[in-house]
Amino acid sequence: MDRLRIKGGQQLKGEIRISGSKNASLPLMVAALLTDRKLTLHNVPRLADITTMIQLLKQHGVEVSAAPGENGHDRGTTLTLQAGKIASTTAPYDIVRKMRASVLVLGPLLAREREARVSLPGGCAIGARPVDLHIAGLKAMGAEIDINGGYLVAKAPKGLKGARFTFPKVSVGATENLMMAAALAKGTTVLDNAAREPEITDLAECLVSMGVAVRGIGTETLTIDGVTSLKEASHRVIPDRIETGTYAMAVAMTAGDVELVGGRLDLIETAAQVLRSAGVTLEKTPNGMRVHRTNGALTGVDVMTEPYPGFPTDLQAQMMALMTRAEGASMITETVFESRFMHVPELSRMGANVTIHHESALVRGVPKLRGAEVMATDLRASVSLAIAALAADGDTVVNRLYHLDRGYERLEEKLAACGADIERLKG
Ligand SMILES: CC(=O)N[C@H]1[C@@H](OP(=O)(O)OP(=O)(O)OC[C@H]2O[C@@H](n3ccc(=O)[nH]c3=O)[C@H](O)[C@@H]2O)O[C@H](CO)[C@@H](O)[C@@H]1O
Ligand SMILES: C=C(OP(=O)(O)O)C(=O)O
Repeated sequence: MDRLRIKGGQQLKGEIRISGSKNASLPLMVAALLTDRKLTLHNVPRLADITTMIQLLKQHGVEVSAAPGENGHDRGTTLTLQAGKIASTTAPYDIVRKMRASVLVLGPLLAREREARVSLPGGCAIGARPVDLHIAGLKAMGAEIDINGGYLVAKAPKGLKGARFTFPKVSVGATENLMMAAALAKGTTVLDNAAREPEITDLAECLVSMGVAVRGIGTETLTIDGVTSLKEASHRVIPDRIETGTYAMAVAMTAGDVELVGGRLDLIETAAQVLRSAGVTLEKTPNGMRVHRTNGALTGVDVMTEPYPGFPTDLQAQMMALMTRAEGASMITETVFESRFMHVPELSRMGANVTIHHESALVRGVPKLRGAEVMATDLRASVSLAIAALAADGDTVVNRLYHLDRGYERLEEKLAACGADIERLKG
C-alpha cells in the first residue's frame, strides 16, 4: 500500500492547477444513464473514484471512452459516455461498497428501466450515512422500494410520476438522485429544501443542456419538467472547490504564496472569509486566485460546517490541521456528519492539542508540530495530515494513501512543484 513521506518546513511558492471537481463529475457521469445519446464531459479529474464510476457504468451497459483534455495532462480528461442500452439494472456490492456516489444510479435506472437493484453504498467512514431521503423521495414519485439482502430493490411498473417533495434535511446526494429521476418522470417535480451546492448547479446545468427544463437553479426549490427523451450534450465540469480550499489551507500553513490556477474564489466564499479572519490573504487573479500569508501569525477562528453556502464539511479536517498552529484557540463544530473527527487522534500524534466535546473540537494552537507515522482514515482526514506534515519538524509518513487517491489528483506532484519536500513511497 502506498504511503506519503513529507518533510516539513518548506514554504509553498508558485502555482497549482486546480482539477475538475470529483463531486460534480460523479453525478454528471451518472446522468449518461438517462439517455441513449452521447454525453461528453470535459475537465474530469483522474481519480480512483472516477475509475470506480466508469467500472460501475460499464457494467450497466454504458460505453465509455476517455481522451486527454485540451492541454494533455494538466486539463483533465474528456469522457464520452453513451448508454445505448441498459445491460443490467443491478449495481453490485463489489463496486458500490467502494464509493458512496454509486447510489446515484438508483434514480436514473428506475426512471429509465422502471426497476433497479442497488447495493447499499459505502464511502468515507464519517457517519451512519443512511439513504432514507433518497428512498422517501423516489417513493413520493411512485416507486416501490424494499431492502433485501443488502440491496435496495426498487420498482416503478408504471414509470415515475412528477411529485412535490420536501427534504426534511438537506442532502446533496438525494437532491442529485431525485433531480435525475425527475428528468424522465411524467410531469413536473418540485424539490423543496434542496441542496444548493455548486455541484448541484453543475448537474442542473448539464440536464438543461440535455433538454430538461430545470427552474430555480442555485435556490432551495428546484422545479424539473420531465421529458420522454434527452438529447446529446457536452458539458465542462466546474473546478474542484474542495481541492481549491485544501491547497489554500496548505499554502496558509506554510506561510507561502501560490496562485491556484483555475480555482474559483466565488465557490469557496465562506471558507475564504474564515481564512481571512485567520490572517490569510486570498484574491482573485485573471487565471484563478492567489493565496498568501507572508506576514504575521495565524489567528484561531471558530468554524461551523453547514450545507452550502456554509463552511463545507469536506474542508473541516484541513481547517483543523491549519488551526493546530494558530495563535489562540479555535472551536470547530461539525454539524453535517456525526463522526467526522477521525483525524483528531492522528493530528494529536503530531503534537496537536485538540479536545472533542460532542460535535465540537477545541483546538489550542501549539508552537510546534512534530513529524510522525500517521494513518489516513478517510479522504479529507488524509489530506489534513499532509497539511499538518508540511509545517511539522522532521518527517511524517501518511499510511493508507488509497483514501487520498480517491479525491486528490497528483497531490505529491502539485505540492512538490511548489517546493514541498514530499514523495510517494510505493508498495
Ligand atoms: C460524492 C459526494 O458528492 N459526496 C459529498 C456529498 O455526500 P452525500 O451526498 O453522501 O451527503 P449528504 O448531503 O447526502 O449528507 C448530509 C447529511 O444528511 C444525512 N443523510 C443523507 C441522505 C439520506 O438519505 N439521509 C440522511 O440522513 C447524512 O448522513 C449526512 O448527515 O455531500 C457531503 C455533504 O456536503 C460531502 O461531505 C460529500 O463529499
Ligand atoms: C466524503 C467524501 O466523499 P464520499 O461522499 O464519496 O464518501 C468527500 O469527497 O469528502
